[in-house]
Amino acid sequence: MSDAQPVIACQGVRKGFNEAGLAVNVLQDLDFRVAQGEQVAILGRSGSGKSTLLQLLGGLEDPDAGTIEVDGVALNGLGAVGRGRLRNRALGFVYQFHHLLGEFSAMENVAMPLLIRGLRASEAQSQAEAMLDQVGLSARWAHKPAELSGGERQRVAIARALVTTPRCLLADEPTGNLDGQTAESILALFQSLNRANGTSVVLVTHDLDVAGRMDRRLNLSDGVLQPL
Ligand SMILES: Nc1ncnc2c1ncn2[C@@H]1O[C@H](COP(=O)(O)OP(=O)(O)OP(=O)(O)O)[C@@H](O)[C@H]1O
Repeated sequence: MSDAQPVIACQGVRKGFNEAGLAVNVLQDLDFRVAQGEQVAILGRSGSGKSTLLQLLGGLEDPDAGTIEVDGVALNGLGAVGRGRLRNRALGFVYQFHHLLGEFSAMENVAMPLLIRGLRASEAQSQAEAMLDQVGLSARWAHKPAELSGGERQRVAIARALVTTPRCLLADEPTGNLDGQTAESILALFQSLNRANGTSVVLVTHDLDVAGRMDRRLNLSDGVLQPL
């Protein structure tokens, strides 16, 4: 596996923000590779830059310096349309604040990336329903996000991220809002998709037990990732 092309490859990535005239360097010359099929936990204190790193890996923000490749494609050279295509083809994204579309049902939210891929509506719907079933929400498919609990919304976001069978799942605290049993079933789902399809996982978490389920644990501190 180590010889295969990594699904994520970052080199010399730097990212900072300017707040009220104050420069904050969040990531500094960061090198990071994720092999196909590898599951990696990112830990680190609040404000250390974990969400920023995921945003960069998903091409939602640009680094100030360095290169990021996803599934062998350099993000630097891609515009918004190309990045959208690459995300749809290769990545599943679970954001901290879900970003579900409020006017659509749970099923429609999950079916959306499949419709963008060009699947027929009936096929997208049946795959979305099967994925909602896998996250324990088969009875909630017709509900809109505002009619769901926080943990249910989180599971809809997870179903949306997984429905395309991504090469890599990027997940920001995906089990943060869930009770122990539901969290366990979501982690088991990640692991079964990992075994069945070789889906890589990059998971940001504060939970050492969750991190312990991954192949590798990295701590983000002072802008660099170090093995734990
Ligand atoms: N768009 C932005 N503009 C200005 N500063 C930002 C922006 N995004 C992030 N930051 C700053 O970058 C730092 C890292 O934020 P980030 O959200 O990546 O941390 P985190 O490790 O994910 O934190 P948490 O564990 O609390 O979610 C913080 O100091 C934050 O204030």
